[in-house]
Amino acid sequence: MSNVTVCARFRPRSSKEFRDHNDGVCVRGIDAETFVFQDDKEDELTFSLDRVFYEESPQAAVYEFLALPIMRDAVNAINGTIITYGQTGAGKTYSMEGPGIQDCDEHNKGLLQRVVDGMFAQISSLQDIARYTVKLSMPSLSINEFISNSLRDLLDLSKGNIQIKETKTQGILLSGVTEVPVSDSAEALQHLCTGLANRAVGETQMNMSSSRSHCAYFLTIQQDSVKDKRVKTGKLILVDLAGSEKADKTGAEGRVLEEAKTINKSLSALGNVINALTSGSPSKASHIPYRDSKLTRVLQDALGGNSRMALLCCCSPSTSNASETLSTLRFGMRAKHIKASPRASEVKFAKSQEEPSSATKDEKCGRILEKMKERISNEDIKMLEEVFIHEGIISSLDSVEDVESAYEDIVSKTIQSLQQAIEELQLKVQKLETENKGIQEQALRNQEPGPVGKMSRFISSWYASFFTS
Ligand SMILES: Nc1ncnc2c1ncn2[C@@H]1O[C@H](COP(=O)(O)OP(=O)(O)OP(=O)(O)O)[C@@H](O)[C@H]1O
Repeated sequence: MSNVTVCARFRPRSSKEFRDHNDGVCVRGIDAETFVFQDDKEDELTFSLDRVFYEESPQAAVYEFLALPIMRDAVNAINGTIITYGQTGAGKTYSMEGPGIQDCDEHNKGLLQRVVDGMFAQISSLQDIARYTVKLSMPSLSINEFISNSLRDLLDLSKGNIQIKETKTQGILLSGVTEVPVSDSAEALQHLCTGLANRAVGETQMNMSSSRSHCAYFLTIQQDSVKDKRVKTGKLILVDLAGSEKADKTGAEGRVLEEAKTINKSLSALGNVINALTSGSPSKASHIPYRDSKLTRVLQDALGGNSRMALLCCCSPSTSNASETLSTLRFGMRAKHIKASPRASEVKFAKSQEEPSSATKDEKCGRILEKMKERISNEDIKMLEEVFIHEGIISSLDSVEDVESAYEDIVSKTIQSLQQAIEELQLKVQKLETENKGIQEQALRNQEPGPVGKMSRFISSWYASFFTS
């Protein structure tokens, strides 16, 4: 099985699809993993994924296969990400939240409520082993021409634009995002409702309650071991992506059309990252364009990093949406080849036993970074910015925080490679010293005279003593 669990979910046909397209269906199920898809030209393609959920598949089945193992791991400090992807109106929000986050019965609950319920149930079964603290945050990448591509805080709308930072030890961080502590499912649900009420909603002809933003739910689960004060943290991210759509098909105009373009652009950036992660030889470190969009930057750790990932490809079964469904499925097939390396988070100790070494190393790097910043000239800065753009590290200089974090990224990588070069040089020096010693010893041995030499040395010393005496 791949590092990424990829499933497809076909929703029931909408009344519009029934009405307009004469019952046409582009998918025929074979079994729980395989189905046959009929494209626009009526060619048949067979797809095999980790699991396929057909229209009658209950929400519980999706949760149990796709999300439960990742939730369990997150409670054990292994980061996980669950993403719903697909065309607008394909069932992403239904899968994530059910028909409504608050007022839905047990049967209809989405992944979000089930993950929260399951997580608190697991935590309560582990009370004797560890004390758990759970925090929730809800950043939303709003696709709105007025708040252009900004990362908003759905739990505190007064926070304008959340900055994305990257640290060596914690990876991607959303600086200043509101993190509310939640102690049970009811409390978490209450905050989720507040956040979702703040989520931007636009309208298109395609789907009257289409969500025009990528929304992420971050659950940070910290465990303090009762026995030995060890602290471990797992991060669980659920992402409900905005839907891709063909503008001509939805009839979107003006602001909604601009939003659709921005959404498609950020989803293409996601596709480009996945393509870069899955193509080329693994030994050749290729450039992954995480910085091309805020979406890919926020998901950087989840994509090919230290995180387990599950992708739910939400699809319409209608022939009228066959081309969109095919592109969703192709995206899923591509994502299956991502190689992630999930591992448990680093263990830290509660303050009294904190290990000083790693903090000191980071502080040292920070000091070096500051010194380098002071010394760098304006001309060098301009040149670096040109290189950043040329190399695709940033797409424009408009985003100050992108440029800043590109500098930090590059400088910290440079420091790392310089440190590595120093270590390599030290090894070389050691080796040369050993070789040198060997050569000197050999030279000494070579100076040792043989029998003829000994005789001539004796004669010359005898001769000298004879004439001087
Ligand atoms: N598995 C399902 N069972 C029953 N109804 C579903 C299912 N999936 C989706 N629906 C219904 O289809 C409609 C569109 O679904 P949803 O809003 O989840 O789409 P979406 O992919 O989130 O769209 P957007 O990207 O535009 O937000 C909704 O009315 C939803 O209730």
